[in-house]
Amino acid sequence: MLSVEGVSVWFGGVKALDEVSFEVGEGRIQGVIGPNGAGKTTLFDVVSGLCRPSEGRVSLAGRDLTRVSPVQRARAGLRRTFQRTQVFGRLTVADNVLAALDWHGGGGGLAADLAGWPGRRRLERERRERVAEVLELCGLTPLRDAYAAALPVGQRRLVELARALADRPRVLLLDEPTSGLDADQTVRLAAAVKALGTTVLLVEHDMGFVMETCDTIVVLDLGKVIATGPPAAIRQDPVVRAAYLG
Ligand SMILES: Nc1ncnc2c1ncn2[C@@H]1O[C@H](COP(=O)(O)OP(=O)(O)OP(=O)(O)O)[C@@H](O)[C@H]1O
Repeated sequence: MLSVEGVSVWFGGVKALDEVSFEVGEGRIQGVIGPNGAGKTTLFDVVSGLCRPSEGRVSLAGRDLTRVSPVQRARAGLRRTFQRTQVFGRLTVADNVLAALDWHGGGGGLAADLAGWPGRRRLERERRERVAEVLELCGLTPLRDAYAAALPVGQRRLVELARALADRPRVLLLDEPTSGLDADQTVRLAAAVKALGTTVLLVEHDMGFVMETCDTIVVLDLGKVIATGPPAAIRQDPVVRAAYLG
């Protein structure tokens, strides 16, 4: 589904990524871990389109996205959350999700609005149903009418996840999703991510979360992939242990 092939990134004399390759299968959750400076953020920036690689390519379901802008990547179904939550504080939780749904318009202009054209009403109903579904998935139904600004960071992060999910992305990129969360919220988030059924690539420092949530893990060190595999194998890999212990 998501494929990264031979990606290298140079920053001046620093090779931040060195021929990184991996594939995330449809519906799979893949984690990216590695010590500080390993290249995780750079990799995320390459996949989401904020950084153009010096070499290599990124493709989604066979379509080459390497030279495609972040906005076009989002249209192609690649959605990203950021370490700093980006929600609308003055909107309720439900309206935050509603605002994230792609509004293609109902056709017919103002006259149709006034007449409540049936097609438009149907679209509106579908949008509201989707909001309810996504809120339920993220455990936000009890908070649907709360203003996002009033929520603690953990819940805001769930709102951000709900917004990213709203129009059914093909691939979700989660950048440090547990940062600022307490232990209970982290467990809640792990359950929500696993329940999605969406292809996910996530960068995360919390090893417990990564081991619990991911189907496969890619380990980076000094810009290179030093291991790829399921959590149990990664946990025991001597090369990975050596990289972390320095
Ligand atoms: N804009 C930049 N200009 C120059 N060097 C950079 C730039 N961004 C990152 N680097 C360097 O590239 C390497 C990889 O950095 P990156 O931030 O991707 O690592 P990381 O794994 O995300 O680290 P951390 O866990 O600390 O966030 C580091 O050596 C870093 O100093």
